[in-house]
Amino acid sequence: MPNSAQTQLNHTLTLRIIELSILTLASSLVIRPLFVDLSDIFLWSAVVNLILTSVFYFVVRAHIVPKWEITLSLIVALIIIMPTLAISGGVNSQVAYFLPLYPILAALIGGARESIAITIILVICTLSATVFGHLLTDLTEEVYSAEKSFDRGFWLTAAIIFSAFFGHFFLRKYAELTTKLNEENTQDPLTGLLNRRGLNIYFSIELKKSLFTSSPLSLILIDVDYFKKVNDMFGHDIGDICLIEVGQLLKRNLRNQDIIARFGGEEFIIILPNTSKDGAALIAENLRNLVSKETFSDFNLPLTITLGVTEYEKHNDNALNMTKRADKALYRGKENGRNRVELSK
Ligand SMILES: Nc1nc2c(ncn2[C@@H]2O[C@H](COP(=O)(O)OP(=O)(O)OP(=O)(O)O)[C@@H](O)[C@H]2O)c(=O)[nH]1
Repeated sequence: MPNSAQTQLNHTLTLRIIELSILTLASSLVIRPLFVDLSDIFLWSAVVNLILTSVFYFVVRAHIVPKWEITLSLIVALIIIMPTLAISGGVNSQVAYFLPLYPILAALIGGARESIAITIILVICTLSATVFGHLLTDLTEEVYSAEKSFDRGFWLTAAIIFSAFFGHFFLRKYAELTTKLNEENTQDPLTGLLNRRGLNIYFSIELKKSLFTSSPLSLILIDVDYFKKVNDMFGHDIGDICLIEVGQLLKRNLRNQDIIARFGGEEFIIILPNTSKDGAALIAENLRNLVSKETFSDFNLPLTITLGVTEYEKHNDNALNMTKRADKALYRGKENGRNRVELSK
């Protein structure tokens, strides 16, 4: 997922979590006094928490701390829960049941770092509440034996750690899945090269880099000559093999930084970072020469390519204009007899 989409999703999830906290606090403030006789400090702490959470909600909504909003929202949630826990029986409190949810929530809306940080904080708090439980003021006036408190503390810690592992496992699966999806979305299934979608992603990155660093950037558009004849005479399957082999030959003879994609049909496109039009013309000539000397498929078919070359003009230029210029040059190459390199005007 692109960064901006991930940021937007995280922001939305953070807002939903805070809304849920506000709803839970508000409803417990109204409902609990109907069933339990709570002391004033309990009610006041809930009111203060509700006000704090609402203020925080508007801070997040207004994007005031976009970089830290996830971490802050989790910390605020913990700050709200911890005092409630401390005055309602520590690890024996019903509020404690919510704690194991936090490492998963942190992994979902933040990532591995947030989840680990929250897990460490929670484990320290839970262990402290277990060991020093007898020092806590329990305003619900329930009585818990030390044995029961240790028992609960143990299981609570185990549940928090289990939840952290689950969050980690979820993140790994999510990363694997998104990588696979990205590959499937950006790869041409026949040649294994980038497809148009993949090309667009890398092309726009290279255009920005070139603008920022003032380094030249060139583009080569390539079309296999008389390819229809290959299909007509040897069949589509052999045509496919020829396309795969031409793609591999081109790719093998480029630098690591160069980007090659299947532009569609029997057309390929190459983006050459840090390369002027003259440099790109030399590369194009070398590729033309290599293809013309090679034979393709089990039928050892000779093939040639025609190439159109252009350079990024920086001002008032873009990917579409560059492709159009290269296409015009390519068309001239076809008109002038094919198996040629033509530069854009
Ligand atoms: N086997 C195979 N053929 C394809 C594929 N995509 C496009 N083609 C074929 O590529 C051929 C392109 O033909 P034309 O556009 O007429 O061009 P050409 O025969 O290469 O002639 P010039 O480009 O003018 O040199 C068509 O026969 C398409 O069917 C593919 O994925 N596999």
